[in-house]
Amino acid sequence: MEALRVEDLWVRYYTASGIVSAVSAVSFNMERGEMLGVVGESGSGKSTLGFALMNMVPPPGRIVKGAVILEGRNILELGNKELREIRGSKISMVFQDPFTTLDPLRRVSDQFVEFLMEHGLSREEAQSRSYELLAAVGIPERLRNAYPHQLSGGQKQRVSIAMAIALKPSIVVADEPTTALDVIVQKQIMDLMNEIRAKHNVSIMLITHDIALALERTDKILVMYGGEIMEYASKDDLMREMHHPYTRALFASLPRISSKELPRFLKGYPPDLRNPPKGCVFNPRCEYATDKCRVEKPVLKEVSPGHYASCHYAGELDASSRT
Ligand SMILES: Nc1ncnc2c1ncn2[C@@H]1O[C@H](COP(=O)(O)OP(=O)(O)OP(=O)(O)O)[C@@H](O)[C@H]1O
Ligand code: NI
Repeated sequence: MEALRVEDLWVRYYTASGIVSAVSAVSFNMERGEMLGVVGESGSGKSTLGFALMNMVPPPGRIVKGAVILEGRNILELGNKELREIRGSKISMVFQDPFTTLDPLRRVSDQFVEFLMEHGLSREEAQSRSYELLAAVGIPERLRNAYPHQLSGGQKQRVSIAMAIALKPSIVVADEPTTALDVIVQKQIMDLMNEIRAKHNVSIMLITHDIALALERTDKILVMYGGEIMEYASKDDLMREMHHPYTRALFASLPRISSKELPRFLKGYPPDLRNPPKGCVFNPRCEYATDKCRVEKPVLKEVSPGHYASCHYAGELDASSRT
């Protein structure tokens, strides 16, 4: 069942030094209960896409075009009141820094209760529901009334996850939720998110620059570069065959324990999105680029069922270069 559909989404930042095309022509959909990984180098537009799904792109950013369809409604067309209702109850967000959600000066339980009351629960309901949720994410009873600074990084992230799922949204956007945590806690938090995904049938968009994490944890992967989708497929299909040179380069940078090969890194830099390259946005760094790539922008095409790539030569690249 479809949980969310994004159609031809464009987001720009209007800065003093120019207009940044942060997300361009992005379309995809999310199924109920799946974990979608959004990967790509720094500045590829991952976080902007996440914010756009909530219609919450921070200024000077603006969604200039597109639709985000959630339960049959385009949330980009809703008024502020309806948006406030939808955020949290239908779609919610977890950030790298839990203080984005948590006020450091107020007790965890007070914040939680207030948040639930804002969404229509009575004080009693809010109290019992918040206790229930904090217990479910593994916060011990003695820490309910703590201040955020009295919690560890992992515990703070557990509280933000509890708040994100409190109103049973169908989509949770998690932007680098474990990046600030050490490896062991990272695993615990990802296990928790996976448990929540399965139990509540919620779709999770996992935004991460950590390709190994995406490979380990997701069902589908969306590869972004220069604000555009380069490739989009189920993880298994992608592992079988990568159609876009950027995807191959990105995944080739993963250290492989089994091989003696040194990891290959992508040469050059991501594009300046105030002035993106003509033709394919990846062409200046692409080892396969032809004159066509320097002039004509490829469109995202379905190379095999459910497997999309935005490359003029998708499906034609030689097998020997496959990673
Ligand atoms: N508030 C802002 N004002 C101006 N430009 C911005 C702003 N936020 C992001 N950008 C620009 O938009 C583009 C996409 O940025 P975004 O943060 O979405 O990328 P990202 O993939 O999440 O990167 P990272 O992995 O570093 O978090 C970049 O070129 C970035 O410089
Ligand atoms: Ni980001």
